[in-house]
Amino acid sequence: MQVLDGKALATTIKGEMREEVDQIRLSGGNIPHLAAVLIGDNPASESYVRSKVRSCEEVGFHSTLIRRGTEITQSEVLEIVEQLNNDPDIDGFIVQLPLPKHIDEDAVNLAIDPRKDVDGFTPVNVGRMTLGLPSFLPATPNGILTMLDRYGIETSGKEVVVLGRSNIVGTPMTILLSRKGSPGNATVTMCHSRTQDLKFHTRRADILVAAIGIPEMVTADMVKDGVVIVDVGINRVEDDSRKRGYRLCGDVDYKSLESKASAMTPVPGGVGPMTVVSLLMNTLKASKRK
Ligand SMILES: Nc1nc2c(c(=O)[nH]1)N[C@@H](CN(C=O)c1ccc(C(=O)N[C@@H](CCC(=O)O)C(=O)O)cc1)CN2
Repeated sequence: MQVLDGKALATTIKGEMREEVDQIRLSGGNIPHLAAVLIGDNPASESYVRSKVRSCEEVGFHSTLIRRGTEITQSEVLEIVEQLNNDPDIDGFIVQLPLPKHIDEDAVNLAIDPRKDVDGFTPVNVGRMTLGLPSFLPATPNGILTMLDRYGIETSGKEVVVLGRSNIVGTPMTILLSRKGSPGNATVTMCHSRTQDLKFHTRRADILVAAIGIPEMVTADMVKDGVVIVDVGINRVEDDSRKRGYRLCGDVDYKSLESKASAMTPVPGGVGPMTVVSLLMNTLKASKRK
């Protein structure tokens, strides 16, 4: 089985980006500047945002972290978004999700200027993506496309099953893999919590993308021999034997699938690092607008 090593690939791509940024600097061009808004104290979000800021440093981007406590109000969040929309030094920004329960995520998303929406979550970018127009693609699906492309995994004419219908992974993944292009041209089935006879669908998959957030839900009996598995899940499962009190696992039972899959992403070190690299790619693109 081939391990689709997102961590190694992300390091390679960051090296390529570093060279491009060095060239931009030498020619006196605009150095990309990403801002990240982190609200509250969700430990996973803190770690993801740290990783985004660190990755900016690695490739030579400028970055700004805006941190606020859970007590922030809706209008204060919208004010931060407005400031970032109007700040000429910022090429693109993200608001880390999930937001605390009292903040309306949709209202925040709608307030983001699509030209700075390097997460690709605003209606303008989602609409443009759906129509096949130039846009910022959402980071996780785009990271998966980059990974399939760089590992030479053919998607054209393949049966792809996407588990999950979230706005940030399942839905855009389904759209992107079924569109004309490469990677793309696949026959895509989207499954979710109301899908009947899930196994019927998953056993037909040449490529299975698992993004349901249920630890190790996909087991060997659910797939056919030679399947390519992309595991988007990053679940923290309590484990007292670990120093930090939990272990990370995906939506796929990696051990039981190792002997059945032809290729699979690990967790950690698979899709996660590619998500961060895609965000950097979008930020570079946004900075070229100037
Ligand atoms: N505004 C956004 N919020 C969220 C997004 C997003 O794309 N934009 N996606 C996810 C979280 N996410 C990025 O923000 C993300 C998830 C995982 C990783 C990652 O590198 N994971 C590591 C493991 C890290 C760990 O130890 O926990 C891995 O898989 O190797 C990066 C980014 C939800 N919110």
